[in-house]
Amino acid sequence: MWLEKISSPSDIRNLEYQQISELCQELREFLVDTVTTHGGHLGSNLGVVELTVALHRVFESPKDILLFDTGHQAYIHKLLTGRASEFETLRTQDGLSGYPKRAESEHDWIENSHASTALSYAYGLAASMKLGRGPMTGEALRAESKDPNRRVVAVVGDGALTGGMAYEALNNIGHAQSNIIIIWNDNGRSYAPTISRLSQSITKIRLHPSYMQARNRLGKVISEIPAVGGLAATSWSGFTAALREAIEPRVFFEALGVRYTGPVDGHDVAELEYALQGAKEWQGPIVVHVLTQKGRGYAPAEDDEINRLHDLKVRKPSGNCNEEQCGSYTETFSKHLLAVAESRPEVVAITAAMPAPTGLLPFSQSYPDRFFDVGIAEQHAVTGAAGMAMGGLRPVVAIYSTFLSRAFDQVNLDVALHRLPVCFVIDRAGITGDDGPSHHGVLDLVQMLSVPDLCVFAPSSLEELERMIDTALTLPGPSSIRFPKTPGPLQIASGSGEGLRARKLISGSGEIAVVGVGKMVLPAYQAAIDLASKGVSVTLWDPRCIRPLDQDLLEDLSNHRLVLTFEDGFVNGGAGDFIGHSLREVAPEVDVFNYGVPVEFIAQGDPEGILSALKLDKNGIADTIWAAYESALVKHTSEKFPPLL
Ligand SMILES: Cc1ncc(C[n+]2csc(CCOP(=O)(O)OP(=O)(O)O)c2C)c(N)n1
Ligand SMILES: CC(=O)[C@@H](O)[C@H](O)COP(=O)(O)O
Ligand SMILES: [Mg+2]
Repeated sequence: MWLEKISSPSDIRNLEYQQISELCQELREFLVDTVTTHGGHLGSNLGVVELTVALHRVFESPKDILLFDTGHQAYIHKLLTGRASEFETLRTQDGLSGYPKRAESEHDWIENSHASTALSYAYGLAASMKLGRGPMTGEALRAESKDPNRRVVAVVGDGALTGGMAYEALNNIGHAQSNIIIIWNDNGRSYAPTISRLSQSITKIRLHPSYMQARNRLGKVISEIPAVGGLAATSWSGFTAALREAIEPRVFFEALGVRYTGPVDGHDVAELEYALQGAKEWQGPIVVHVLTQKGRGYAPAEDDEINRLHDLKVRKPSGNCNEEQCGSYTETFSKHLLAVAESRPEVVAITAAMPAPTGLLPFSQSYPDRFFDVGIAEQHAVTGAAGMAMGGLRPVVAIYSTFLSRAFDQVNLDVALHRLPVCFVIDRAGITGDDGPSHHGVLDLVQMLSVPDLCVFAPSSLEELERMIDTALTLPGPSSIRFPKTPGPLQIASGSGEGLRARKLISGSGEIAVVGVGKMVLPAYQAAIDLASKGVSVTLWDPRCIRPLDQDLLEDLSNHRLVLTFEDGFVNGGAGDFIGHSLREVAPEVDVFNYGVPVEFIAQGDPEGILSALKLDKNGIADTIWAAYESALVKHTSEKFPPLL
């Protein structure tokens, strides 16, 4: 058993290759046991076992800086840096994060799990070293950087390399001849096969036993021969076309000023260390092209179909409604879009490398010509949708709330300024919990409500989602529909709304009105029913469409003394703020209180646990309404006002 003896990477640097092989096997078994029990990213981490071991043997973290793009593949890094004993707390409240986390270890640097950022961080860190910065002060700059031989190493997946930021950074790194080692972890996949000519070109021969044997037979020489050498290799029978394509990556990187070496077998530690040692001695930017297999060593995670579906994560079911009356918003969207598309040939679907997690796989299989996976390129996805709308199509962009932030400018100016009929279906909206701080979808209402002429929907049930998709696809301009990761009720009360109309779910005695937004309608409904049994009668509204706001809703709210709004998103500038602002224009005397996620919020753990802690679950909402009722009673029974209740 090697893992229990490892408290830091130095503990693996003197192991023999046989011992390393035993360690890699142990790491794989440990990964499979813990992730299939507790959840997390399995496929991507199984693919980097040997790579991460080799990295920590050749480089001396944290003197040498190891950056992991997206960070979902840093479990082995965590295990080799002394965190095996805590690994069962992965992705839990106050437990290990599913991504690198600076507070956890001096070996961790990038916490943001949004893809395609590592090369920009590397560019900045390399620039700081070039300036010879002395001992760093402050948590963010914590490491000594006087050592001139200190290296910056960025592990970037083939998927992450399809993101625009990665190309922006590559351009700068090549131009500045930054001292950076790029590890291109090429497993040919994001979730689905990676949308990349670069990755495709090698895919035909990636890890092909004959190719790897033939290449090894030539020793390491051929990988060092510049492009012309690669062409010399085309005389081989059987691999001519493939090899010719296989040198395309070299041509690409070296045209940008980045030295290319590889491809290297990402599961052969000795071969990896040879290539990494060579890169370590290289001055200037160099990319080591490493071929790995996602899910390696665990058949269910190796399975392309499964990988396509997801990075084989075991997700804990969560949500505040019980199984029989609940369902997945994503699945509801997936099925309904398929049904709509049958009679609407102009409807097309776009994803940024997440066809399965956003529910678009069935659409891609039924309408392959009307399905577009653009890679991890949200900005391009949105403006590409704008182009499609200009061309007469009706694009539906399915995207996680947290990733839509990356394309706010494109939503605002490329789509909405032109009033183009693009529908943004925003999944994972609100608190997502165990997937870490950079995955909460708490900004989309703030962002979409600040985009003129964009219709903002928030369904409170699966049935409402279907209605809103139908309405959105008839609107002349842009729209957004946001829903959470957690299951939703099939329906709340009987019936559902129509068009842009709001729904009045409960008529109260006229003093206090509550507005639930999207996911918050169900707990608010439950709270209002509980309070009614205690004699506190409140009016409850489901706005359905936040903007344009239903005037009947606004008029009814203006006839109340107190209005409370609840949303699963940032409060400042959110839906409640928007409703309160609209109300103050017509009824400034009404007291409005908005409840939601505080802007300072950043946490991970069970989504319902977090919502409960923020008093955004049924009991918290009831307590908040009760407290408002009591303070209103005091305030409004003073001499200035007649008794309120
Ligand atoms: C900006 C952004 N968009 C989407 C995602 C969702 N996402 C997480 S991992 C992943 C695939 C990454 O593929 P790759 O970089 O090749 O890494 P691998 O999982 O293959 O190791 C995607 C699309 C993200 N993290 N960031
Ligand atoms: C790392 C990343 O960004 C994605 O893999 C994300 O973790 C998927 O989230 P869901 O599990 O909610 O689909
Ligand atoms: Mg990949």
